[in-house]
Amino acid sequence: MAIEELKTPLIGPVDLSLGAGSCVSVSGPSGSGKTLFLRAIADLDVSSGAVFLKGVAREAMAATQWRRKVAFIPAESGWWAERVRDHFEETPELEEQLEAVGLGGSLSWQIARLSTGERQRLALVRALQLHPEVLLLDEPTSALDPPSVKRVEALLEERMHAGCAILLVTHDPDQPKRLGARRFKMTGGRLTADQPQEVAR
Ligand SMILES: Nc1ncnc2c1ncn2[C@@H]1O[C@H](COP(=O)(O)OP(=O)(O)OP(=O)(O)O)[C@@H](O)[C@H]1O
Repeated sequence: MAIEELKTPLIGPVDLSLGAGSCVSVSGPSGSGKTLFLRAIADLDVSSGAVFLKGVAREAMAATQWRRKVAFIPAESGWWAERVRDHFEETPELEEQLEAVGLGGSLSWQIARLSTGERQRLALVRALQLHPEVLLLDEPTSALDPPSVKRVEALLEERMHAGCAILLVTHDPDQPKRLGARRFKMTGGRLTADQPQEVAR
């Protein structure tokens, strides 16, 4: 994915390229524009500039098609029916994916009883069912305990091996390294590279 001069009233202009199977992380203070940046890429808010997926401009496809290929997973996911299963297409691989995030057997559970961390993991599996080419993840592991973080990161790595590109907003300082991400930081709506300092010898 290539982002060129992406701009909204509160962020940018941002230029960024994200190769298939690669990960970019965005950190930065609360309120600096990280979520708005992901929303602008997903075309959920009005923006100027250009975004290309495999050379095809965002404007060349319908918004629904773009959001299928470039999936935004918000920090707080939306649910509209009573049971977990109502939100999923019951494909052969679904139970395997639920088990991968530690939620095997959860299809019959009531949405109202889910913990924040369970919702977070289910929202990720729900997005993966659409086989997106780019995942825009807003703090995907913020509510998870360490074993669940490990499971989710393993799932993300597996998706990257399959060619999915990941743009990840995180407050976890070690997560970018674990996922082999190129690090960026957002400050006041501006995105800059945030490479760790080399240790002086
Ligand atoms: N629809 C909106 N209209 C006007 N201002 C908004 C709107 N949505 C968000 N903002 C403001 O834009 C700024 C950036 O918000 P954003 O949600 O992108 O922050 P963030 O970097 O993701 O923060 P956090 O780490 O707390 O999630 C904030 O000051 C927020 O109040």
